[in-house]
Amino acid sequence: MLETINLSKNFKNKKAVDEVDIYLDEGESVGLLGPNGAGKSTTISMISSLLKPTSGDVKLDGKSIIKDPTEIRKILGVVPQEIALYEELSAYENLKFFGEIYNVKKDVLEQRIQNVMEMVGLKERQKDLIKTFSGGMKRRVNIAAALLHQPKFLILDEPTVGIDPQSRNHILETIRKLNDEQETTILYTSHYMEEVEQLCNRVYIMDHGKVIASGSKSELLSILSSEDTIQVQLSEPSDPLIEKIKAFGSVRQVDETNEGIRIISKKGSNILNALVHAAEEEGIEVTHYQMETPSLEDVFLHLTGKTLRD
Ligand SMILES: Nc1ncnc2c1ncn2[C@@H]1O[C@H](COP(=O)(O)OP(=O)(O)OP(=O)(O)O)[C@@H](O)[C@H]1O
Repeated sequence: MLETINLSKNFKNKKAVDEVDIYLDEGESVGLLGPNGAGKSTTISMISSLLKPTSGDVKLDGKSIIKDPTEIRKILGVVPQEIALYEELSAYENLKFFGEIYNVKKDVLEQRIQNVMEMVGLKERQKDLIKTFSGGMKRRVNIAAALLHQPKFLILDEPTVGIDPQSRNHILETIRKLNDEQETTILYTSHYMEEVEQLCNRVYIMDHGKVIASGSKSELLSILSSEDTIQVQLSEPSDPLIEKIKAFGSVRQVDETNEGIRIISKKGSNILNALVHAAEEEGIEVTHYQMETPSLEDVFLHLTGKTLRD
């Protein structure tokens, strides 16, 4: 349905998006995951035809939308990071305004407003002014506004950042239903690995403007199939001990965590004895030791050397 080909955007000398190739089949729910500044929003802006690429192309059903964005605009709904609502108007009045902007026909607009407010769970609050809503509720109205023209393709840019758990659950449930029941194609960007794991059947991981890995959850996890992740608690933190562990032949990475240290080592390399011995030499006790089942967060750490929220 949609594909980007060598899509790139430079801001002065900075490559914000660097030869990105992604595709979405109709009805798919695809995650775009990456830390701050990875290039997710810039990629989305080019797909939505809000920003012109420096080079490369975006094609909808084989036709470039860079040259002619008419078709994508008809089927696309975008939920931006920033809330774009009028504080002094009610939720209903905001939706009426946006419906008119999106050219939703007058005779169906009223029913659509009721449908989308129901979907985001705020039908009862529609007559209240936006300024009386919590941040999470505003985001839900923002999503409702993007759904008024019944888009077949919905792009959401980090829709759950900084909101209460109730609104977050509501948003995730709304997106899941749109994808499952109405077969809306979804492109979802997030810092939150667990949301993407929950909602998306495929994931692209971006860092420094590039796609560094892509695939289903199991495909991405298989990147780590040659490694063991070990969580270790110590009686006290110790930089010299970390340096010693890093020098073990089979150890690929050592990171400090809230609980102690996390060691990534070659699969099957039993480092426990060497670890306890090295700790003893530093006068430190290994108080707990556990093998971890890898998560997508570990894949990200493995690929980039940092956590998603660094
Ligand atoms: N209009 C602009 N002018 C100059 N630089 C920009 C502009 N927009 C984005 N950038 C830079 O391009 C890079 C990618 O930014 P982008 O917003 O696409 O990342 P992101 O992955 O969406 O990050 P976030 O999660 O913080 O939104 C960043 O280094 C950013 O500072």
